[in-house]
Amino acid sequence: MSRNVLLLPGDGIGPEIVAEAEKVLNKVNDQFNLGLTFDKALVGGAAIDATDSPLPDETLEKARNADAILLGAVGGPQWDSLPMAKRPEKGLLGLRSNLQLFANLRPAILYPQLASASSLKPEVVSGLDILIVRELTGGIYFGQPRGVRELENGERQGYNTYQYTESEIRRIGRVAFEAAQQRGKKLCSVDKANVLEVTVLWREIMEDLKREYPDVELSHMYVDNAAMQLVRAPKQFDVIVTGNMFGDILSDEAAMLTGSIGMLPSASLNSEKQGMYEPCHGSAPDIAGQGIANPLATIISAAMMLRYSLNEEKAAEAIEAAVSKVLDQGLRTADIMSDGGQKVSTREMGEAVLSAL
Ligand SMILES: NC(=O)C1=CN([C@@H]2O[C@H](COP(=O)(O)OP(=O)(O)OC[C@H]3O[C@@H](n4cnc5c(N)ncnc54)[C@H](O)[C@@H]3O)[C@@H](O)[C@H]2O)C=CC1
Ligand SMILES: CC(C)CC(=O)C(=O)O
Ligand SMILES: [Mg+2]
Repeated sequence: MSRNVLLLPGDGIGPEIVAEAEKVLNKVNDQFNLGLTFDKALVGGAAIDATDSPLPDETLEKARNADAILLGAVGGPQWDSLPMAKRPEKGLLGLRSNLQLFANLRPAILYPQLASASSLKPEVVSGLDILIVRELTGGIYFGQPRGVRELENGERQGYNTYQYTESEIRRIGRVAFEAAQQRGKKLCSVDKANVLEVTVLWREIMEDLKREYPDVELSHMYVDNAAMQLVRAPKQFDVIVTGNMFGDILSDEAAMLTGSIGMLPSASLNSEKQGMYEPCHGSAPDIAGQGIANPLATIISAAMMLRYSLNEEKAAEAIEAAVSKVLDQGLRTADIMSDGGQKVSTREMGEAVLSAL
């Protein structure tokens, strides 16, 4: 059975890290006889430069027809002055909304080898394994109306709309409850229900769903407290469910508990379990082109792709074991160097994972 994987390298460090993940995927494809075929397309700034659109029709068509997608990152300062609707980030948001990839799973797992790279003391983070379930196709990133308008007094006002329908809350809630059922049976719903009506509804729906999952312990936390608790005592969390923007922010924060934003993978799934997989970080323009970016978040995202969308658990586990092995060997990209391991480039890290496979 042949399955098609679409690679979307994007911008900045995107092509550098996707190149390493591609090699790893090619290797497991041969080793495990997976029958994967690969295609590539443009998205983000690279697509704007070539076609004037951050999400060309051809890319969207290929994405719709792919069995799974692996994306690097989009964006960069050279496109920051474009109007919002034409910026690289719209390419990514367009893929998420067109494919209805509403469930974004961001596992923050500390590899024991990186305990000293974590921003927290080893005793506070050792064994950390949190799953952030972020709603990805709604909330303030997509709400209408939005824009900048001129008021009667001549002053300009920027505005966005934070909105969720009951059904949007319910479907992400179900994903989170089911994940909690398969893990530590604890779900913390993060909101701002002391200020925002939309999250009062969010809380109400989560409480309503709880009745369908009696084995899961549900708690609620305001997002400001959650941000603090994540760096105070992160192991109190098992699964966190939250909206698009809060999840975006909290997952970058959680990344540092695992040592680096370069370690955090993600899966974005729709109801048919079609998925787009990407590291949680962006295009890192400050280090792009230097060959020093950490490719592991992308490589671990490729493992998630094999697990969730392609049903190839053994190949996924092989990649995860290979990542663990290179960390055992003391190989470190610059962002995870704090324990004085051997410094390697993006390519050397990718090659090491290949050898470990
Ligand atoms: N999924 C995506 O495509 C995302 C795109 N972006 C875009 O990326 C651009 C840069 O955004 P920033 O806010 O700077 O966030 P960023 O995540 O690109 O970078 C933040 C910091 O983390 C470092 N970093 C990120 N990934 C790394 C890796 N793999 N290895 C080592 N260090 C790494 C960067 O060097 C930088 O110092 C913007 O245009 C933004 O809109 C931002 C986040 C996600
Ligand atoms: C374009 C942004 C919403 C991307 C981002 O920061 C993310 O998905 O983490
Ligand atoms: Mg983000």
